[in-house]
Amino acid sequence: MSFTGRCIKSWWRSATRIYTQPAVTSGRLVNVGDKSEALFQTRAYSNNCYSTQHASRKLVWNGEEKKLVICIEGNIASGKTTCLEYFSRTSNIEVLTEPISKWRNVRGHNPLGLMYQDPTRWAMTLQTYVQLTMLDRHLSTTSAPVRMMERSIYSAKYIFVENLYRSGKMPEVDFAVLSEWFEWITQNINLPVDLIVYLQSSPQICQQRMRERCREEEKVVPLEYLEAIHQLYEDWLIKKTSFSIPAPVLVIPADQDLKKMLHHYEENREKILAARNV
Ligand SMILES: Nc1ncnc2c1ncn2[C@@H]1O[C@H](COP(=O)(O)OP(=O)(O)O)[C@@H](O)[C@H]1O
Ligand SMILES: Cc1cn([C@H]2C[C@H](O)[C@@H](COP(=O)(O)O)O2)c(=O)[nH]c1=O
Repeated sequence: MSFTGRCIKSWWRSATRIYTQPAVTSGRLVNVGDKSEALFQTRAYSNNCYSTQHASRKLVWNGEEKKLVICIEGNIASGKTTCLEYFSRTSNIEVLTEPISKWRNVRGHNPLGLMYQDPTRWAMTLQTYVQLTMLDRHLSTTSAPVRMMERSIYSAKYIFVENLYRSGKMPEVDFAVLSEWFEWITQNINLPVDLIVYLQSSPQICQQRMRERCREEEKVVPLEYLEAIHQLYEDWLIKKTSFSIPAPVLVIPADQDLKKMLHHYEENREKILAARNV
């Protein structure tokens, strides 16, 4: 039996062990007594609820209405958070920024800072945690019909892990283990994205903004790092030559001043919020 098959089987086993009685999940009564309808719920994500989709055997949301999921992508300091702040003023949009406070402080440790200080030693530690916290973001529940989130589990892997590996800062064994995790997650858990908004900015402008923002950990980040991240984003979302893209892409040039950027966001509002038509 394949690794995937074994995992699903053992997940099923634990699901039926935990849920032999009807359970109330997120305020709804869910009957989980039948193995074929078994629900899986981790302890860590105790507010979330998944069911097994029989055709593809992917874990999917249980009976939730379809939400629109929009991921804002772009280089470091390209203006993603600023864009999200702008849209957060719109009612019915739930905004999820990157869980960077967690990356800077997990039980008193700072994996982001450690990674920038010594990537060969700490990149795996950071990226494992980024992957977990991004997965948590994708799976968190919302009552809003539209969700806008900063980056995604996809860019964490296709851009940042890829860059660390290609630049020789991540050992091959760490890359292999992270890739196995990523493939298992994306093959077995449904993580729908309806639209990617790519804030396309030049590495020089990002460097300028990053310096102005002055995040302590990023003081060591050279222009070449931003150039490498930029190239990976371009290959992925513009040239479409590297990895599969989970959703249509809307490109917004992001080098302009704040006033012009807010104007661009307003111009693109309809397109973004009707993401299925892009
Ligand atoms: N269009 C813009 N022009 C000038 N500065 C900007 C612009 N957009 C954002 N900034 C500033 O640049 C820095 C990085 O922006 P931020 O939105 O945090 O980027 P990201 O979330 O992509 O890292 C912040 O200090 C922000 O105030
Ligand atoms: C997703 C991801 C991010 N990082 C680093 C890159 C930056 O230093 C911060 C994110 O800041 P931004 O202003 O939101 O771009 O985290 C990383 O090292 N690995 C990752 O997968």
